[in-house]
Amino acid sequence: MASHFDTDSDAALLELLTGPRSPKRVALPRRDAALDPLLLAAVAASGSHMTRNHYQHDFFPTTQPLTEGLKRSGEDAARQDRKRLTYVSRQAPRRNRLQNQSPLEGKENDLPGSPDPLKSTENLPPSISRKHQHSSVPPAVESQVSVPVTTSHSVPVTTPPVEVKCMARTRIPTPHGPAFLHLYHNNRDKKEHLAIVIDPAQYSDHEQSLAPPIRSRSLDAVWSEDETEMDRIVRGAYVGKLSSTSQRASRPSSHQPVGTSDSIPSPLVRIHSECFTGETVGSMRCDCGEQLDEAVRLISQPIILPQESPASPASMPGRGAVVYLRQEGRGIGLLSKIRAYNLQDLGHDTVTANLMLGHNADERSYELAAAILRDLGLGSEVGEGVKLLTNNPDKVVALEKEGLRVVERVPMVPRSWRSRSAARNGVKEDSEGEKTAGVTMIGGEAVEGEDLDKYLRTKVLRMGHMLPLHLAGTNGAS
Ligand SMILES: Nc1nc2c(ncn2[C@@H]2O[C@H](COP(=O)(O)OP(=O)(O)OP(=O)(O)O)[C@@H](O)[C@H]2O)c(=O)[nH]1
Repeated sequence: MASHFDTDSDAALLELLTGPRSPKRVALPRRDAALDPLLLAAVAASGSHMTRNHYQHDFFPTTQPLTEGLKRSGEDAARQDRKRLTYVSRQAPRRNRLQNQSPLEGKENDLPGSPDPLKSTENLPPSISRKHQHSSVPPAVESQVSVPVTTSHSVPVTTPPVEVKCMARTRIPTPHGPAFLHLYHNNRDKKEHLAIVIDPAQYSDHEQSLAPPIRSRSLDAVWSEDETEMDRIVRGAYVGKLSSTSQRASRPSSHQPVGTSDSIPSPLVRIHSECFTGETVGSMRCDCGEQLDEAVRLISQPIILPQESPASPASMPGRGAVVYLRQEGRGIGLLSKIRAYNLQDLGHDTVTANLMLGHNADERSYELAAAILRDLGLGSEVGEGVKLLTNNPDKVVALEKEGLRVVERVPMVPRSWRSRSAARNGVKEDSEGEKTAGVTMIGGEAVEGEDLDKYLRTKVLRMGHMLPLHLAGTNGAS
């Protein structure tokens, strides 16, 4: 059979179709942009929401290593100089940024008004190594960072007086007895802070209380002329126990704060800060879940009354409140707290871990707590003083600064310390009712663990918490 490729032209055509392409590629020198355009765009687009964790700190020196080709060319000494560029942050120090922050903005991790919530995935951890480990940046460079940022927040913001409003209230049965949960809005942040009010006398339609009911004035107020009785009841402005047969809306004037007779002990109050890990996950890195539970338990205990006459009652139902503030991680937010835990696993304590992340040891504030207590008629000039359940001296000082009357500080001894100390003294600890062993959450019992010991010890030794370490049973050597 005759070949179809017997002519030169056929062979040339075949070569054209199947042979190596021509013209042959000329290797062009690599275009190595001085700065990554994507990084540039990110920085240019950055607004007030950009944090130290974003690109700005990691911008210099260049993120791209100089290629061998570039080095060989030797054509551009200036490019080589990029290697020597020092670390320059475009952010003011954190304390300046916090001062200039609008009060309505939350913590930096909240990314307020961020057009893209997923931006938070770019919220990379700051380079710990730079500051605290094998630093490649000399400390002097770090002190250059105080370049003020020109943002809309540079204008000092005048903070309006704090205002809170109880938006809703409902009955919550707890292992320790009934409570009323109050949800508050405020003009300082966008968070829903809470108050757990324990006042079972109020819960009963019949019980005659010796002390004024603990009620929210903003909840009991009339919100609008159009408001119906049912509107009020649904938002929690009712008296007694709500049921299908009992529906009595409260009246605004009925519960102004009043003082009590000296024979009635002041109510117990705790200001508690949110701890997702301790209260929801049951983390044994801290005692927060236990403290919340213990506070509700202690407040719910019947109050023993001084026996003024044989006819006077020996006790009255426990009463008080836990103000639950959404200041996770002592105010640094859950994201930073999770990072702090990893630093703690590397051997740092809770205070140092916060500092390494650029936070203060404690970033909480208590104005909102004071406003909520005032709304509940607790601790204010005209109302009752409060007994504050805490080991933290800062809380007492902060509330007093807000004009609240703290008549006594009641310590919170960790359950594990109590049971250890009881065991040492050969005393059988009161089991405080049936509880599930091994959890730190609501209804839990004393738990022990190395992390918890370390945390409690740091609270005493580094944060000034007022607890005698010998109770830990380790002479502080845990
Ligand atoms: N940053 C950080 N926060 C933590 C850590 N462990 C617990 N927290 C937070 O600490 C807050 C509770 O504060 P504590 O210092 O335990 O106690 P306190 O409220 O100051 O003092 P007390 O009234 O005596 O309980 C909660 O917001 C927890 O989320 C931690 O390791 N790091």
